[in-house]
Amino acid sequence: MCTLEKKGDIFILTLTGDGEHRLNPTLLDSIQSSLRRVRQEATTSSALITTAHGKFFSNGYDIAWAQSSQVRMAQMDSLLRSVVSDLLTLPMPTIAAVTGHASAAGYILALAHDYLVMRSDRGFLYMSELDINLVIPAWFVAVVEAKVGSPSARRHIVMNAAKLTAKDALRLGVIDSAHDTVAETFEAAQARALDLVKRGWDGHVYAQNRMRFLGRVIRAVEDTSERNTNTSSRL
Ligand SMILES: CCCCCCCCCCCCC/C=C/C(=O)SCCNC(=O)CCNC(=O)[C@H](O)C(C)(C)COP(=O)(O)OP(=O)(O)OC[C@H]1O[C@@H](n2cnc3c(N)ncnc32)[C@H](O)[C@@H]1OP(=O)(O)O
Repeated sequence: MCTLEKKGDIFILTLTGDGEHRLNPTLLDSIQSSLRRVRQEATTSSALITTAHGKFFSNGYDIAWAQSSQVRMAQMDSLLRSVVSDLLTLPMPTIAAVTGHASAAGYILALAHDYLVMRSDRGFLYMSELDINLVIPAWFVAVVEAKVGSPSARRHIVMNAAKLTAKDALRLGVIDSAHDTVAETFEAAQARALDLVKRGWDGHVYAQNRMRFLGRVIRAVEDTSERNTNTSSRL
C-alpha cells in the first residue's frame, strides 16, 4: 500500500512495507487515489516526492497475481498508464527518491517523475523484460526515450536488460544524483523539492508546460490502441 503526507508545500507519497511493492491493481489504485488527493490539495507552488520502504522501490508488475492472464496483465497495464499520466500532468514538480530496486514497470514509475535521486549502496534500475521473456510495451519505450537522451544508454537499458546501479545511472544521464544512503537520498529529494517550491511557479502553468515538453510521451501513454502480444512465439 502507500501513504501520503504533507510537509509544508511538499507531498510525500511512500510505498510502504518491506515487500517488493509489486504494481498490482491494489497498489496502483492506492497510488492513484493518493495522486488524486495531491491534485486536490495542491497549493500554488507545491512539489511531490515519491519514495518507498525497504530494498525495493518497485519490482514491477505483480506477474504472480497475473498468473499469465492477459486480461490481468492488461488491467495492470491500464492502471499504470493512468498513474503515469497523472504524474505527467500533475500541477507540480515531481521527484522520485529511488531507495531500492526499480524493475520494468517499477522503473517506468520512477522515470515518470521529473527528477530521480537514487541510493547508491543498494538498488538497481533494471528493465528486465528480455531476462523474463516478455515484450516491452511501446509506451514503456516512449517513456525511456523521453527520459534518457543517449541512444546507446537506451539500448543498454532496454536491449541489454542492464542492472544499473545509481552510479551507472548517473553516468548514463538516467538520474539526477546518487547518494550513499537511504537517508541522504531522501534528504536530497527534499532539498530539490524545496528549491523547486521556492521558485513560486503556478502549478497549472508548470503542468501545461510539462504537457507541451512531454506531449509525445503523454500521447503514447494514453494511446491504448497498442496490441501487446506478450508471447514471443507470435514474433
Ligand atoms: C487484450 C490486450 C492485451 C494487452 C495486454 C497488455 C499487457 C502488457 C504487459 C506488459 C508486460 C511487459 C512489461 C513488464 C513489466 C513488468 O513489470 S514485469 C515484472 C518485472 N519484474 C522483474 O522482472 C523482477 C526483477 N527483479 C529481480 O530480478 C531482483 O529482484 C533484483 C532486482 C535483481 C534484485 O535482486 P535481489 O536478490 O532480490 O536483491 P539484492 O539481494 O538486493 O541484490 C542482489 C545482489 O546485488 C547486489 N546489489 C544490489 N544493489 C547493488 C548496488 N547498488 N551496487 C552493487 N551491488 C548491488 C546485492 O548486494 C546482492 O549481491 P549479493 O549479496 O552478492 O548476492
